[in-house]
Formats: sequence, structure tokens, C-alpha cells
Amino acid sequence: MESTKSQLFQVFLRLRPSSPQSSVSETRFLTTATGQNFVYVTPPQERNRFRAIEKFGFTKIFDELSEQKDVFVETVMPLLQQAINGRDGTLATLGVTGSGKTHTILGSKDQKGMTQMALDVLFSSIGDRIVDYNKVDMVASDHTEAVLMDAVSFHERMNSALVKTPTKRSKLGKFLAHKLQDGHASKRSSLAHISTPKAPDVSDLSVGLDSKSKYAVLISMYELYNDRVFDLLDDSSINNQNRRKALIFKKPSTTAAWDTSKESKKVVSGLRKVYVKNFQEALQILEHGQVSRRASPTHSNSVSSRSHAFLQVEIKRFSPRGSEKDGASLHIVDLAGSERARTAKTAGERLAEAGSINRSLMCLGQCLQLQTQVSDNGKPAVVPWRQSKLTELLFSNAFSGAGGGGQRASMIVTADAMGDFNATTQILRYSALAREVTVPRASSRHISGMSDSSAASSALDELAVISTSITQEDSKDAVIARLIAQLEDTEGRWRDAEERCLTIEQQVREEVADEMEERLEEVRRETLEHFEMEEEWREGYVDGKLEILRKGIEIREDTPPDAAERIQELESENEALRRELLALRREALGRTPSKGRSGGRGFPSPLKGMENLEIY
Ligand SMILES: Nc1ncnc2c1ncn2[C@@H]1O[C@H](COP(=O)(O)OP(=O)(O)OP(=O)(O)O)[C@@H](O)[C@H]1O
Repeated sequence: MESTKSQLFQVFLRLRPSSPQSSVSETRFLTTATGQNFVYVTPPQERNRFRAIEKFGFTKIFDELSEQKDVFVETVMPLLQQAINGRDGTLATLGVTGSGKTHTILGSKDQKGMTQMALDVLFSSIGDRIVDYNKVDMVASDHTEAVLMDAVSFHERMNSALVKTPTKRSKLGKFLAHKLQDGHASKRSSLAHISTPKAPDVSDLSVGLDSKSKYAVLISMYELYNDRVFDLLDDSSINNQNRRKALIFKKPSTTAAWDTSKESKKVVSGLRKVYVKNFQEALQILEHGQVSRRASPTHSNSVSSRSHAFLQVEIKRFSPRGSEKDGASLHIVDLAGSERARTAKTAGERLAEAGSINRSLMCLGQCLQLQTQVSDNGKPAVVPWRQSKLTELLFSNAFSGAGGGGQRASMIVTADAMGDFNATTQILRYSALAREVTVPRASSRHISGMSDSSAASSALDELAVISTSITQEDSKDAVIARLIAQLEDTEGRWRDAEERCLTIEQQVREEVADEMEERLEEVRRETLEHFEMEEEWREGYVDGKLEILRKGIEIREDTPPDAAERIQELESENEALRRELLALRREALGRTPSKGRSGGRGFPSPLKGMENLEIY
């Protein structure tokens, strides 16, 4: 597994101690190997389904037994030294909600977090070489873009703001008490007496300083909530978060004389910067900032951070005469946890917050993925850090080349090996510096006599056992030799099983196809029968209709006259003719001349001989 050396973020993985009470998975799905910088993710077994085993590479992995100090030495110390040397640095934590980001950054009531340790080491290293706030002149940019004050006047303002509104303060008290349950903050609202855990002891650690310089430390805190930047040290809104004024992230109108970079750093404009001269003062500021931060109980975490919190520790270097030489910042960022709405059971405002958090983290994920990639032309891939406010705040100064040629950063990815499998894997996928996927295979020797699903489960079990056993071995060479042998054996068995699976798959496909064909034939037959029956019925129906019609026509037809009627008809016709003939005869007889009148030559009557004619 190769990773790009030029990446901006070094990525560390920290596993938190998990327990069935605090975790959501029934089994461990993350496995580490002693001394190795990769973690195996073994998916939960599902019936009849092979899921790939993934291997993720990180700069370093801190297992469950790692102490806060172990993490600090590896991740924060180099960044602190870098800031002292005039180069910006960022430390951020990333992880699923409840995976231990805040615990890592801010600690608990028994343990200091990375922040407290960084401030402790910084102030103990600077010692009496801290400059007097009243005797130095901070650079112009601090005056135009920030509100500067020293710790004493800041406390006075804060305490008077708390005293002014007692009803609201009780709300704040509740919040503080709530935080205290999880060891996040002191219960006291009077910030003069902050109790800080003594452990771990970091008095043996120090950073190298320039022997000819004096130093000033300015602390500012802000949060990114619903994509807007809010000052966490603004006393005017401490009792009413809804009245808070969002700040803008922009290029300063004036820059320090020593800042020769072409593109000057972007700053959160209007931010309060508090000058602190020792560790105790710094802790008090930190406490104030934490109180103002958005945190709400979700189903996944009783004190869940609902915003991305930024702590900026600005270290300025001064000449012995008090003129500013240069400066750089260490940013410590506690990112809000990604969560699934269904798991966290969030709704309304919390759901909107979750949406904004998840969107910004998705964009951060893209940037992290791309920082290790090289584009087709061989140049580093373009990192789309302008896509969200979070990535802009995290990356813009890194890409602007300011602060001594850009920044270097460390990301601590926190994970619970028995936490939310899908959400954790998702984060590992985009944050890891390298990734390998192994498709599981099984052997016929191994699975003979077993059902296919049980063979697959058993093979997965075996792989999990192998992975777990790695951590228990002492000798590195023995582990490697044993692993190679086991790997080859397992690989062979997986391959056989895979072939068998393919054969079974083929058989199943054929069976399904045959069955399908049979069923189609049956359906075709049934349809045909149905058509025939319907046709028969239609024919019968049509015949019946025709019969009814025919009968209807017959009924309406006139009956032919019978013979008697005809005879009677003819007789009456005959009678009429006879009467006519008789009338004609009489007429003819009436007109015929007598013999004498015709002169003896008269014509014979045409009716002669007909006088006695009977007419019937
Ligand atoms: N390494 C650890 N050792 C001991 N306890 C831990 C560790 N990591 C986390 N915890 C405990 O687990 C709980 C949840 O941790 P934490 O609040 O730090 O989670 P988170 O990732 O910051 O969650 P969110 O994103 O919701 O704010 C706390 O009670 C914390 O003390």
C-alpha cells in the first residue's frame, strides 16, 4: 500500500476502548496488527453474501491501549514546533459521533486533552520569555481585523456578562453541569478557579525556541455552526446564542510587514484575540469558549458537539526590543461527528444541524481523498477546498502559501471498533492514506460436507481469527512466516470455494431459467384454453341471437291467404264481372235496331245467341 508523500494531512487512526454498553455493534469489526500502520475492516457476516474485507493504511495507528500522551507526542508536538518556527499547523479530529474526538482534543475530568497538553508544553517552554502585552505593539492586521484584549480584561467582561443575567446563567449552569458529567468542563462559572487534570504529566516535553526572541501567545476560539462562523469568546452573546453575529472569513485589509507571501492568509474578521501569559490563563479562556459552543444530546452521544470548533493559538515572535518579527498559528479543530439521522434519532433543528455537518464532512472527505491522488498529467489532483466553509477554513491557508510556505496538518481519525460499522467504514474510506480490498475466497476441501453459506461464514471466521491472532504474536518474523503460510493456504481454499460458488450459481441460473420456461408454457396453454372457451361461448351466443332474430321476423310476417279465402275472393270478382257483363248486354240489346228499320239489310246483332248465356 503506497501513499503519496506530499500529502497535506498526516492521518492517524485512534481506536477508542469499546464496550458492549457504549458500542452499537455486537462484534469487533476493526482489527489492527502490532507495529503495522493498517487496520482490517471485517464486515458483519450476512447469510449467503460475501463482503469484501478492506485494509486501510494510516500514518500511524493508536490502538485502544494508547494514552493521551502517546497521541500528543506523535501528532501535536511536531505541529507545535512548526508553529514556533513560523509555520502554521492544524490538528483536527474526525470520526463518527461518540468515537472520541472531543475526548482526544479536550480530554476528560481525569485526563488532559491534546489542547491542554499543547498549551502546557508551550507555556512551560516559553517560561519568562513571554512579552508584556502593554509593552509591545501587535501588527496592524491584528488591530484592523481582530478585537485584541488581555486575559484579565476578558475575564472581567465575561464575568460581568454572566452576573448581569442570572436567569440565563442558570441555563448555563445546567449546561456546564451536563458537560461535567462527561468530564468536558468545570462546573464553576467563576472562571478564576479552573480545576485541570494533572495527568498526563508533560513536564518532560518542550519545544525549541529561538534564543534571541521573546514570544506572545494570543488565543481565539470560533465555531462553524450551520455553515456560519461565530466567535466563541464574544461576551455580548454568551447568554443568548440566537443573537450572535456571524463573522466573515476574508483577506485582511492590512498585513504584517514580515508577511511577504504573495497571497496573504485569510482571517476570520472581527474575532476576539486574547493575550495570555501563562497556562492557567489559557485554560480559563478555553473554558469560556467551550461553554459557548453548541452541544446537544443526541441518541448517539449524550453531549454531542453540533458544530466544528476551532481553537487558534497564535504564537508571535518579538525582538528583544519589542518589535514583531513573525508569527504562525496552531489550529486545533474538534470537528462535529458525522451521524446517520436514523441512528442518532435526530429531528427538527438537530436534523438540520446534522445535514450541515454531514455535508461539510463529505466535502472534507473529498478533499482528503484528493490530496493523496495524482491527476492524469502527473500533477497533484486539484483539491476542491472552496466547496464548503469548513474546508475553506481548514485548507485555504495551506494552499495560499502563507505562514512560511503553507501549513502542515495532522488529522486524528477516531473510531470505535464496535461502533457503527457503516458510518465508521465510510470515514475510513475517505480519510485513509491507502486502501486495499480483498474479495473473500473459500476452498472445496474446507467446505466439503458444509452448506455453502456456512462454508463462507466459517471461512470469514477463520480470517477474523487470523487477523486477531496477529496482535498476540511477539516475534515479527514468526508472525510474517506464519501469516504467509496461512495466507497461501487460505487463498487456495477461497479460490476453490469461489469456483464451487460459480458452479452453483450456474446451476441455480439454469434451474431458474427452466422453471421460468415451464411456467411460461403453462401460462401460454392456459391463455389458449381460455381463448378457445371464449370463442365457443361467443359462437353459441351469436347463434342464439340469430335464432331469436329469425323467430322475431317470422312472427312479424303476414300469413299467406288460404284457398277458401282465395276462392271467395275470386267469386266476388266473378260476381262483379258478371254484373258488369249483364249491364253491358242490357245496354247492347237496348241499342240494337229492329229488322224493319234496317231495310232488310241490317247487321246481325253481336249479342245474338247470347241472350241466354249464363254467366257464372
Ligand atoms: N480513548 C478514550 N478513552 C476513554 N474514554 C473515551 C475515549 N474516547 C471516547 N471516550 C468516551 O466516550 C464518550 C464519547 O466521546 P466523545 O464525546 O469524545 O465523542 P465525540 O466523537 O466527540 O462525539 P460527538 O461528535 O458527538 O461530539 C465520552 O464519554 C468519552 O469520555
